[in-house]
Amino acid sequence: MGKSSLKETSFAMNMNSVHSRETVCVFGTGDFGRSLGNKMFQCGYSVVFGSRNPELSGLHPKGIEVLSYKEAAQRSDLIIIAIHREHYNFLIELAEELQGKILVDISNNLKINQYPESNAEYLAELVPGAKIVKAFNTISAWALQSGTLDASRQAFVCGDDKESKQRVMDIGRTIGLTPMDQGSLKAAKEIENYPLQLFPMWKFPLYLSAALCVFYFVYCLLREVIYPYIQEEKDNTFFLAISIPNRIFPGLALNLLALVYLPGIIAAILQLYRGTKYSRFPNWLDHWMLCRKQLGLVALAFAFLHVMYTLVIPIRHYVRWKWSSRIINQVTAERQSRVSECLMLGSLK
Ligand SMILES: NC(=O)C1=CN([C@@H]2O[C@H](COP(=O)(O)OP(=O)(O)OC[C@H]3O[C@@H](n4cnc5c(N)ncnc54)[C@H](OP(=O)(O)O)[C@@H]3O)[C@@H](O)[C@H]2O)C=CC1
Ligand SMILES: [Fe+3]
Repeated sequence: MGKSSLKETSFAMNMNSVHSRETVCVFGTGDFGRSLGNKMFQCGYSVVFGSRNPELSGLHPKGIEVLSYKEAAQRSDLIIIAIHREHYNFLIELAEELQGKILVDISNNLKINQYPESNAEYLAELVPGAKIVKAFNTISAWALQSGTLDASRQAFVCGDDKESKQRVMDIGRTIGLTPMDQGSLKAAKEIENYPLQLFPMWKFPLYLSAALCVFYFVYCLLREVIYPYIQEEKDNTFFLAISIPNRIFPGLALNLLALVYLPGIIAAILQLYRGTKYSRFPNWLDHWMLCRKQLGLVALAFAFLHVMYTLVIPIRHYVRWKWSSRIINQVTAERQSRVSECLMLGSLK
């Protein structure tokens, strides 16, 4: 190891020990406040909780203090507000204690765009003298408690004061998260909507495949059912159940597969055209690239359906063959019995 890297390591360790002595205050001893506070305590921070009933909130590891909100606020210049937005009002009374402090808003809402302004901006309005940072709202209390942060390490952070944001991001890194700077406090609304968006990357692939499915179905319906009926009065409606879907599915699977590869090619052409691979793609291409896995999975689902339908078709043919051979057998048996009857009658005469 070189001298410079040794220096860097010892610098990092010094920084760590600085963080480990830092006192962080957490307002609210609910699920999230408790989980985050305990996690920070495990990672070496000194943690003080603010609570309405400090004497009632037990079950904290030794070394963690639970005080009234006012007392706790005086113990640290960084306060994590682990309280629902609806109960923020009492913070107005603490404006003096919170003056110039970093307030970390971690709250979520129950609905997308539930309020006109984000919770973080609302907090900034209530406590104008504080520096507000939005962070950690996409991390669940359960993940913090159980340590299963693998799937959700990303912690989106935003705020107007760079230094405050940096301190919050340092805390995130120390407790094992991957902080992602999302810019100013204006980004808070978007960050607050993240946990409420169900399968955001699935919307486009599902809508697209539904639209393609309807398009192909109408096309096959016109070509194979309606047109023969008008021209020759042929009734092909039985195609609707198996034949037409089985023609649509492989086509759809191939089209979707093409859509998985196409954005990569467009992106490569764009990079060649721009002469650099370090500029941002247009939003539509970015979104399309991010949906490739989902598009591929939908394509796979259609290919699977095609396999299932293809397996069903021989069974259908077999049933038809079995019925017709039974009828033929019956007819020949009947004819033979008639012939033998006639022969009998002839011999009697
Ligand atoms: N639970 C989770 O997984 C996540 C939660 N969040 C956010 O964290 C915040 C807290 O959530 P969570 O810990 O689950 O909620 P809880 O209901 O478990 O805790 C909320 C805490 O707020 C405090 N509080 C202060 N004033 C009031 C009041 N007037 N009425 C009721 N409680 C009050 C209470 O602490 P005390 O009794 O000590 O005063 C209470 O324990 C919310 O904004 C939520 O959106 C964000 C990400 C994940
Ligand atoms: Fe096929």
